[in-house]
Amino acid sequence: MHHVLVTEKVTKCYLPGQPPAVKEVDLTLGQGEILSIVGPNGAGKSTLVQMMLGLLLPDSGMVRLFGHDVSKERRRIAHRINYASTDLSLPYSLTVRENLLTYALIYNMKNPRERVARLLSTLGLESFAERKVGALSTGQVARMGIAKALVNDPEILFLDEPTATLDPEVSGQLRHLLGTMVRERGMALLYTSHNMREVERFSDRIVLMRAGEIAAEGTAADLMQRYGTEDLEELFLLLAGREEVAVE
Ligand SMILES: Nc1ncnc2c1ncn2[C@@H]1O[C@H](COP(=O)(O)OP(=O)(O)OP(=O)(O)O)[C@@H](O)[C@H]1O
Repeated sequence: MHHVLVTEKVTKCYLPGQPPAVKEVDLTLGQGEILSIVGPNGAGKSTLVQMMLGLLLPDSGMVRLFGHDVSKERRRIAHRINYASTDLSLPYSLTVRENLLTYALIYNMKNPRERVARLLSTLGLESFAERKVGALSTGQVARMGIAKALVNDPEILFLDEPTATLDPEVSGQLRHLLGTMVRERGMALLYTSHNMREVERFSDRIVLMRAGEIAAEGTAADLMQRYGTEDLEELFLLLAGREEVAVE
């Protein structure tokens, strides 16, 4: 598999004297792969994603996107990736359509108006298109954030808890849409989630983090077999809660 993302022993410590938030993480993401990172609150998932995006510099180690060191060549690769998270703030006084159009123009996309119209339809946002982002519900803002993240047709899409605020129907539609983009365009998708049923069904591979390190990695079936659990939820509780379970 062609790896579009590789991390080599990335480490980040926010405060001197404190244990690192992320410690020597080695990870790969293949073209057309759906990888989910799970772990308890504070395990280091967001810190790792921020370093992958080049928004946070590692203390040591390296993140390569398409073979380039992201901390040195972020500008060169920025147009090939995109990101959405629950705490992303978007210009609140612009409408949904104006927001998306602004991003389409920033990314210098061809036919920006048509592109935005298509995204609005795909994400079920047409009826909110002329509404200001500040007047949307939490779930609608999340959909808008995902539309924004798709505006440049990214080769790697990072989604930090994409479905946390979505109702089950919209979550299902979003997974279907993302799955199609992965299959048809070979997009690589890396996402974090606390929804173990979603992770179990939707990911090609799962990385379970604990205290800044990778505690387990594999397909859902591999992991459940290895640890003798019935489902991923049980595995999560086993690995997240019990220090005596050895980190691989
Ligand atoms: N800006 C910061 N300054 C200091 N410490 C931080 C900062 N951001 C995160 N941390 C700490 O780093 C550790 C990892 O946090 P991080 O947000 O990466 O975890 P997470 O796995 O994404 O958690 P969650 O599931 O709650 O989103 C935590 O102990 C957190 O308190």
